[in-house]
Amino acid sequence: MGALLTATGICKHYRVGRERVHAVHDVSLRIDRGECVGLVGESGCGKSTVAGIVTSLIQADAGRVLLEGRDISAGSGRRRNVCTAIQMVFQSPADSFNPRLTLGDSIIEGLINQGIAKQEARNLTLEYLGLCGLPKTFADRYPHQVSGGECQRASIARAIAVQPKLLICDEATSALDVTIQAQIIDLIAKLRRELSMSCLLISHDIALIWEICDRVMIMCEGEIIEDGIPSDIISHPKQEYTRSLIEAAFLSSAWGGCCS
Ligand SMILES: Nc1ncnc2c1ncn2[C@@H]1O[C@H](COP(=O)(O)OP(=O)(O)OP(=O)(O)O)[C@@H](O)[C@H]1O
Repeated sequence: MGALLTATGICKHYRVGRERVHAVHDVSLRIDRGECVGLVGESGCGKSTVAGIVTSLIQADAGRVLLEGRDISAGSGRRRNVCTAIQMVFQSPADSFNPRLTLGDSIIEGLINQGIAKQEARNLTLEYLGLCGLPKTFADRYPHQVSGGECQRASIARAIAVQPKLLICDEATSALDVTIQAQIIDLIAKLRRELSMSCLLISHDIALIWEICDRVMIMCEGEIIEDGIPSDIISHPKQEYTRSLIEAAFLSSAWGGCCS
C-alpha cells in the first residue's frame, strides 16, 4: 500500500504550574494508504495528544511527522496543507460547528476555503450529506436542530467533503448512545471502502472499532505497547494491559492492570 503518514520518536509533555505531565513518550507509527488503523487506550493515555501532533495542532517536544514523505511537524511551515490533507472528527459534533451557521453553510465554507466555486460547493455539500445518510433538507438546519448522531454524520460529511488523505476520528462515537455508535462506525466503514481513504480511529473501546480496522495499536501511559492485526491482538494479547482492555470492552468488566 505504501506509507501515507509516518511519525517517529514523538514525545510531548505539558506543564501545569510546576508540574510536568508526560503525555507521549517516544511514539512511532505508520499509516499506509487506504489503511484503517485503531489507536486504543484508556482515558488520559495520550491518544488525543498523538492526534494533535499528527495534525500539527500540537507541537511535539521531539520527533517528526511525515505525510507522503514531507515533514509536516508543527513549526515546519506546512500547516495549511495539513488542514486539507488530514481531517478530524471529534467527540462532540455540535461543539465543532458554528451555532450561527446552518450545517450546509458550515460545509460550504470549508469547500470555498479550498478555492471551490460557491455553486459547486453547494452541490458537493448535498452530495456528501447524502453519502453520510442525511437528506438534502438537513443542509438548512442549524446544529441545535439535529440529533447528536445526525450532527456527527454532518461533521463526517464536512470532513470528507474536502477529500482528505487521512480521516482521524477522535472518540467520534463516545457521546452517542449504543445504537447510534454502531451506525456511525458502519458509516465510517462504508466511506472508507467507497473513498479508499486512510483512517485513524481513536477510541477507548476496542470492541467498537476492531472489526473495521486493518490494524490496532494499543496505547498505555504515553507509549504504544502493542501493534497488530485486531483478531491476533484480541485472541493473543501480548501485554497484560491489552488483556484487561479487551476484557473490559468485551465483558464490560472493570479496568485492571496496566503496562506489563
Ligand atoms: N493542554 C494540556 N495541559 C496539561 N496536560 C494535558 C493537556 N492535554 C492533555 N494533558 C494531559 O496529558 C495526558 C494525555 O492526555 P490526552 O488527552 O492526550 O489523553 P487521551 O488518551 O486522549 O484521553 P481521553 O481519551 O480522555 O481524551 C493526560 O494526563 C492529560 O491530563
